[in-house]
Amino acid sequence: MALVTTKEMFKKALTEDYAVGAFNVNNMEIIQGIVEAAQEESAPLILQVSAGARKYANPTYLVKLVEAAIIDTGLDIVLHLDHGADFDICKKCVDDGFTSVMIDGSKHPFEENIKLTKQVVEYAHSKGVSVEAELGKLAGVEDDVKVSARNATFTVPEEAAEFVEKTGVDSLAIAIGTSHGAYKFKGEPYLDFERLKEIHKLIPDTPLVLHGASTVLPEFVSKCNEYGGNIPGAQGVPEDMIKTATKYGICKVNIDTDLRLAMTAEIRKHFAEHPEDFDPRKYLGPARDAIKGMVQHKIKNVLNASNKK
Ligand SMILES: O=C(CO)COP(=O)(O)O
Ligand SMILES: O=C[C@H](O)COP(=O)(O)O
Ligand SMILES: [Zn+2]
Ligand SMILES: [Zn+2]
Repeated sequence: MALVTTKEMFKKALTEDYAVGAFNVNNMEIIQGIVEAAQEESAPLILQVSAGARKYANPTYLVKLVEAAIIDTGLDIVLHLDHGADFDICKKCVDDGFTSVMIDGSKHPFEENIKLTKQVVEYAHSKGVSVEAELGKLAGVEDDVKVSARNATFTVPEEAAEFVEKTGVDSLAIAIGTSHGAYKFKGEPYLDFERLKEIHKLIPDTPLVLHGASTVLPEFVSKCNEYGGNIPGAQGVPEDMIKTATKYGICKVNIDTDLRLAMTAEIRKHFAEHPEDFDPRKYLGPARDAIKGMVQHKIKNVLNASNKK
């Protein structure tokens, strides 16, 4: 049991066609819910921290909580920086004890993204830390737009191959139609699987990462709305599409929104049914269980990662 890099985890996931869940963490209850699920499922696990999470919780606390989770569960866990915007935040995380960092240079022109990613790879690898990079823009594109428009935002397979070759990055986040948050598609959900297959064909040994992979399960949106929420028209990536993606090189599936919805729905329900409660443990306990239930569902029914520890 230890904090580990993504290396061995991805190697196994790539050959056995399942994906490792990468769940965003912001506090103790979220971490506990996730690790309890991974422990029960004997699943590999990535806990990821965004810049916003660092600001909210203070990385010192988060690192210590994850270390405590490892001691408590005996799991191997990757502690990963989600969407590092520049070299400095990646370096800080490497120095803080993270075992994996993402440098997200996707908003920069191709050559600049390569240069920035290479700089992070050199530093991180010198300290034994894994690096994820991103190529392509994570914005939903309408079903009926022309291929030329998709090429402007989605990952171009030949560029992905050149990018990996030139940067030496360990894994690559790609854009095939997913986006962050609870409003991913206006009409029918669409992912560009032909593009994914082409990328995987050109770089078969590179673990690919799917961001914006929450499903936004209608049951949880309805539960939020039923108890006073106002989240109309939310829609995510159907679970079948996530399963398909794991067959074409997707080794890491990023999930945050589904945890937020599960937690919020449970807290809303609790407050609606128990207006007399004001002890945080009364609603954060059930919220932690809701996180656990969601993560267990993902590991077992969507990512096929049970017993892959
Ligand atoms: O990609 C993510 C974190 O990097 C999370 O995506 P969701 O918003 O779909 O959960
Ligand atoms: O990439 C987005 C993740 O859901 C993290 O979100 P955040 O930046 O609000 O912490
Ligand atoms: Zn990005
Ligand atoms: Zn993301």
